[in-house]
Amino acid sequence: MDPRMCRKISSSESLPDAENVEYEVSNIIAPQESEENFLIEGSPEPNSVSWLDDEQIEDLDLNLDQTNLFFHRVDSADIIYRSKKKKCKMVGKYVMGDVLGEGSYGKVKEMLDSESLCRRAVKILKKRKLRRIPNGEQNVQREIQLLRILRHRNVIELVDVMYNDEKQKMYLVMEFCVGVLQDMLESSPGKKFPQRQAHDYFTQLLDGLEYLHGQGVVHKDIKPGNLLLTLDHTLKITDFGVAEALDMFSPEDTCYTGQGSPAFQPPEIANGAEQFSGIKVDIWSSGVTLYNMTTGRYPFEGDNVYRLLEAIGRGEPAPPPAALGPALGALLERMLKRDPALRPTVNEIKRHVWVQATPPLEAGERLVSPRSRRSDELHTSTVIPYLVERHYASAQEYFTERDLRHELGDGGSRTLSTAELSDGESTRQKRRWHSSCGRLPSCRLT
Ligand SMILES: Nc1ncnc2c1ncn2[C@@H]1O[C@H](COP(=O)(O)OP(=O)(O)OP(=O)(O)O)[C@@H](O)[C@H]1O
Repeated sequence: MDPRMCRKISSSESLPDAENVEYEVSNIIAPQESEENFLIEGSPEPNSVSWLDDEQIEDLDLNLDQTNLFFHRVDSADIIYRSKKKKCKMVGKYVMGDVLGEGSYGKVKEMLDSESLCRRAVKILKKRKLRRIPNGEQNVQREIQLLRILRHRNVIELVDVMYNDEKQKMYLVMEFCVGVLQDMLESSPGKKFPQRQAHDYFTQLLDGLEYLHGQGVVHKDIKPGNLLLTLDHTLKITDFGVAEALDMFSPEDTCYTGQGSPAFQPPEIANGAEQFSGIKVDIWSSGVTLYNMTTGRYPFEGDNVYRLLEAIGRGEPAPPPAALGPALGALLERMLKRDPALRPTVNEIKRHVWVQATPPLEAGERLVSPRSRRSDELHTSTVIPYLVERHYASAQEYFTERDLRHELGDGGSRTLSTAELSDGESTRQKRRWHSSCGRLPSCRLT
């Protein structure tokens, strides 16, 4: 086979915005003998049109890890992008919506509980993928165990756990949130929040942490990327993959493993200490989070992860900018003490003067609003188009008054009486009702 006709896919490559488009590949240049190299399972003849459905696109990331797979070279002119048809899919009692985000463990999608009509988010985990992540299955089991017992306004709620043995998938149903602090910071001027807003989030983080520490749980990966916001700006601590339940019978909070994000790790972990105080790790990471939210910077920076950890392990943090004011500066310095024993507890932080007084919103400052991945300011549910597809599958269901006149047989020339119109309306209602029960009566297309 001519090697110029295909290209190897590396695992870092991905299809453009695979969530919202279907790919129609026409005029595939492929010699007959290479049919087995077609990535699209069940693809018919070369030179035919192939469609990737949801499942196939999802499976692509699995296949990408297999080194011998090839895509046939396709000219971009031969690829037609078109909006993907929303095909309604149910998992248990939940109606699936669009992808909200993706972490290293899997995709997170929006869903609607068809019984309570509550909006939910579901983390979809594939067993095959988990096995390839170091401690993957173990971390997920730990997260489930912890979240099942934790209940606090500022801790994400695990609502349901479902398994599909056939597909080897696990579904973690959680409270729905509209934004991630990290995304909000990235889109805000100077990549920081006004102190007033940072104060609001930080005090909620303290409430959540106080609860966790009181329950003997240390999170060990506090960072803006793990702090979500609900529509009413309630902060939720999420991602308990590396969290740890402390030994209830031990007076100490000793931990032995730290697997959090490097920029938020304290010196004791950066220096490879074999054991350390778990609670003081959370204090340090919360200090870095506050530093980041109010300055747009990090107390330690490095070109790569090794330099970064070296800087954290050896140096002193960059002093907080004077513009932050003495109160916040002093709080940050205390939280970022190299010696864990000198870092304050959550309770002490709560009594700090900066935490006690809400900073004003300065002239020219604007609050940053939660931003969904789709930049939809109204945070419209992505489940709706799927429901429309299911219940109003064809445009023929949407009648205008003019359509109604035609329907009633006068060709639209005569003005209808109110009684006739309301009769027509009730016919239309019946049709909608029928179709919402999944029995679409035959309708005349106008
Ligand atoms: N409860 C939720 N409500 C709404 N969106 C969510 C929710 N949980 C996660 N997301 C979205 O899904 C994305 C991925 O979340 P997830 O927790 O799987 O990974 P992560 O923490 O971003 O990354 P990693 O697991 O690699 O550390 C988040 O960045 C966020 O955009």
